[in-house]
Amino acid sequence: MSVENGKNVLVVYYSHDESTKSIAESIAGETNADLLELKPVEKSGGRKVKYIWEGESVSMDPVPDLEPFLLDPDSYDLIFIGSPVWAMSYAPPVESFIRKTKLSNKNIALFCTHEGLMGIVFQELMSKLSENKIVGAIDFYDPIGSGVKYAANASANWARQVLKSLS
Ligand SMILES: Cc1cc2nc3c(=O)[nH]c(=O)nc-3n(C[C@H](O)[C@H](O)[C@H](O)COP(=O)(O)O)c2cc1C
Repeated sequence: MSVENGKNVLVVYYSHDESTKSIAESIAGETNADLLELKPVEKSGGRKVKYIWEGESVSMDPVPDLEPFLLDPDSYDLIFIGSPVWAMSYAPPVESFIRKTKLSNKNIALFCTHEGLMGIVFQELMSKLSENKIVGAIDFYDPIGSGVKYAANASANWARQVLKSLS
């Protein structure tokens, strides 16, 4: 674990098609953070919901089991949490993360990627994480389609500001 600006920083994210991953990596690079990718465990049978977006459909348990974490999210001072928007909300693995970790008294910054229909993703996340201090929230419209470099710079600048605001 490394310390940046006096804070241990973690970037947690789920990504199905790499967009959110690209943002997570630029935030982590900028803030010298550890990265935790949320990976749902594929189970046969079980509860499944079909999430559909423009011809793409993904079947997933709304609260999927996750692969074990190799680090302890509770030991970080600042946690960036990122998700693609699915069905106007955040993706199921992020719900699993929230339930599993039951975070409180953390500085949390939220980011999401989407294709124009964000819904109330941040309001929902803020309400689920209400025992924490939300120190920032930013969304990116189709970061890969609209220019990876632009999104990487914008997310890095934002992450730097968030970190600076805590010192
Ligand atoms: C199952 C599914 C549902 C989606 N639902 C929405 C949505 O409600 N609103 C929206 O703007 N984009 C939606 N999208 C598009 C993704 O949010 C967008 O492509 C995002 O950047 C993908 O991030 P990722 O590459 O990290 O998975 C959906 C994509 C998928 C696969």
